[in-house]
Amino acid sequence: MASVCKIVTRQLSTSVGRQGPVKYLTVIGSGLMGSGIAQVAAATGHNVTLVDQTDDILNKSMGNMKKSLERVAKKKYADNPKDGEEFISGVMGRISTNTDSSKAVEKADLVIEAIVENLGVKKQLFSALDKAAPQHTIFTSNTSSIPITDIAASTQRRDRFGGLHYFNPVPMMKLLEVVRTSETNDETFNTLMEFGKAMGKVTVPCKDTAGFIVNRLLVPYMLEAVRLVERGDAAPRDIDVAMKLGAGYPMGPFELSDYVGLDTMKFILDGWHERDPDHPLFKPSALLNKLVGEGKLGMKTGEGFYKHKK
Ligand SMILES: CCCCCCCCCCCCCC(=O)CC(=O)SCCNC(=O)CCNC(=O)[C@H](O)C(C)(C)COP(=O)(O)OP(=O)(O)OC[C@H]1O[C@@H](n2cnc3c(N)ncnc32)[C@H](O)[C@@H]1OP(=O)(O)O
Ligand SMILES: NC(=O)C1=CN([C@@H]2O[C@H](COP(=O)(O)OP(=O)(O)OC[C@H]3O[C@@H](n4cnc5c(N)ncnc54)[C@H](O)[C@@H]3O)[C@@H](O)[C@H]2O)C=CC1
Repeated sequence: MASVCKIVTRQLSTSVGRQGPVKYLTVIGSGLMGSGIAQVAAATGHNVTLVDQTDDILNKSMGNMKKSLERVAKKKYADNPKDGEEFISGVMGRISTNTDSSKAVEKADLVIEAIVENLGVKKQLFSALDKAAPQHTIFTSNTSSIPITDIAASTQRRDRFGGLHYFNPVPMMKLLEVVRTSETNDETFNTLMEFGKAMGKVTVPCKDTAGFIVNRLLVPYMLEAVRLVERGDAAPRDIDVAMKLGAGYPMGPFELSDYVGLDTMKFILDGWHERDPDHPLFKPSALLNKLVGEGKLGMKTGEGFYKHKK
């Protein structure tokens, strides 16, 4: 059963599928998530403009997407490497880059924001985009933990604003949470559900509640893990082994933290603490703060809870 799911996941995430009403997509933020979203959107036939702050960052992201596509092509075109090369160049050819987010949304049907997990920075971005994008453009955020309603408040198009919450790594994870606020209109919500399916994802509708579905359950679990360590009750490595072998998770909570990025984890925790300061589980984590303060952000910097080969 597990292997059948694995095969279906890969087929869904990697093939060129039907294109929904979204023709031009702009993805803002080309880090872990933005590059994954851009890659899978382009692999399913969408024209993507990928935006970040500098050309250096964008070039690095294009390189990462190519490496990921090579992994996909190696399996998908195992018997015909030439077709694999064509697949890769076709997908990469549907992605263009830009460092000017306002210019990059001028033709967009849909914008997916995947920048740093900070409400102020996201609001500043959307307020500027709102003035530059056509009326019909739908805005979405891939936020892990910030209420979509709070981000949408920075625009005049709260009815054309929703959440598209993808999972890391985007080429492999088949779930997409489609978040609708009390103001998201039916047309927007239906377009987002259709777009998610056109990207090969399994879509679940979510209300705009803290953590949506997955993170509502995942954040307390991850936090209990770090509290176990802070109390000296267990070591990260032992907790990871326990959760993999005892609960069947593909990664333990500390491996997953390094994979997600400890800076992003800290943004999430700080945000939940700010919104619910009396909740003991959400109080700042001294261990997480120490690692982030030392620049140990996980796989992206080569060290977090673990050391990684860069
Ligand atoms: C403790 C600190 C407390 C902090 C408090 C704050 C808490 C906040 C927590 C909230 C975090 C929120 C983040 C979020 O919003 C939502 C998320 O995304 S949560 C993360 C969800 N993701 C997972 O849970 C991932 C779990 N891991 C896995 O599924 C697998 O390990 C993984 C698929 C990543 C890798 O598989 P594995 O077998 O381990 O390794 P391989 O390298 O062999 O890969 C297997 C297979 O997959 C292919 N592949 C992997 N990655 C890619 C890629 N990027 N592109 C293309 N292909 C890829 C690879 O080629 C292999 O294929 P084979 O055919 O098997 O060779
Ligand atoms: N890391 C993860 O596993 C997941 C993260 N998310 C969410 O996705 C978002 C992005 O997370 P990651 O990709 O992990 O972060 P990341 O740190 O890898 O990438 C963020 C990118 O945004 C760029 N950026 C920052 N401000 C910008 C601006 N104003 N304009 C253009 N680009 C800007 C940065 O240069 C960086 O390349 C966050 O909201 C996060 O909560 C959601 C699901 C999973």
